[in-house]
Amino acid sequence: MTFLAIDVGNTRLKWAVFDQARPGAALLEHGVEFLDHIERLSEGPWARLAPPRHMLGCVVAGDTVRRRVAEQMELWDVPPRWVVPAAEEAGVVNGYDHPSRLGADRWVAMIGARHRVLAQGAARPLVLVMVGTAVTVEALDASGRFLGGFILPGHGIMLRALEAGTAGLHVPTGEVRPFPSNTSDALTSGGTYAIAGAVECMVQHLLAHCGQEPACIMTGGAGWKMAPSMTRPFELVENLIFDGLLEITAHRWADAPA
Ligand SMILES: Nc1ncnc2c1ncn2[C@@H]1O[C@H](COP(=O)(O)OP(=O)(O)O)[C@@H](O)[C@H]1O
Ligand SMILES: CC(C)(COP(=O)(O)O)[C@@H](O)C(=O)NCCC(=O)O
Ligand SMILES: [K+]
Repeated sequence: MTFLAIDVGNTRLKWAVFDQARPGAALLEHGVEFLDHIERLSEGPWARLAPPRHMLGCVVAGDTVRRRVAEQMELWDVPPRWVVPAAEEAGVVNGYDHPSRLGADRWVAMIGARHRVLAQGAARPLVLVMVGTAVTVEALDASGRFLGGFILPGHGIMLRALEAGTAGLHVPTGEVRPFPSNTSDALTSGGTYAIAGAVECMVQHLLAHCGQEPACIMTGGAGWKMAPSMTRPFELVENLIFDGLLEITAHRWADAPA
């Protein structure tokens, strides 16, 4: 019984095959494609896979991309299934004004992170940072309620916006420095500390709201770039979205009538 998990962000599609659809399942195969290269999947890495029995994914890249992924899956009989954020799932309560308008990747990552915290010990509040094309900073209380979150531009978008809006900021990537003394370092440091500062604000908000030290978890393709510049320790977790997709599937099956 193999399970295919897919995470389609605004820059890259990440996929993984597990031996089972439950937390802790063994990772058998995985890969990444930039969205421009989705059409390579069915004749490339997916061609040599044993047909997966089940699939669950999350997609925030729009309907056209979603259809292009579904086309690649026609290789197998397994129907594409995509997470739609609900009011509650797998023990997490969605505090968004309109739950289904929350990004599916944010919702799935929160579910993965919440169960990771529970597996580590007593229930605690949680700040979850996801550094991808955009950056999201989520807050959950100790009961597993998603209180709300920030959306910020990612590094790439910040730099492109500054380049497009000014005459004098066309420079190569620099280093993160406490006191940047050239344009490249000033831009790279500004973007990095904008994200780190926003995250620190959310930690303060959550501390004030819950009165308890939160667990701090970071994920996403560019998480490793942010990790050294955070104001407090963050656990850097790869594949949090896959963990969330496994949790959701396991909970849905456990809840389904026999
Ligand atoms: N090897 C890499 N290839 C592509 N992007 C990378 C790489 N390493 C880090 N990144 C960064 O990660 C981001 C993509 O992360 P990812 O989590 O896949 O984003 P998304 O989910 O929005 O598609 C890029 O914007 C880039 O800044
Ligand atoms: C915030 C996002 C753009 C993040 O996308 P990503 O960086 O993962 O590609 C995505 O989660 C999204 O489109 N969200 C919908 C709006 C919302 O969450 O409120
Ligand atoms: K993402």
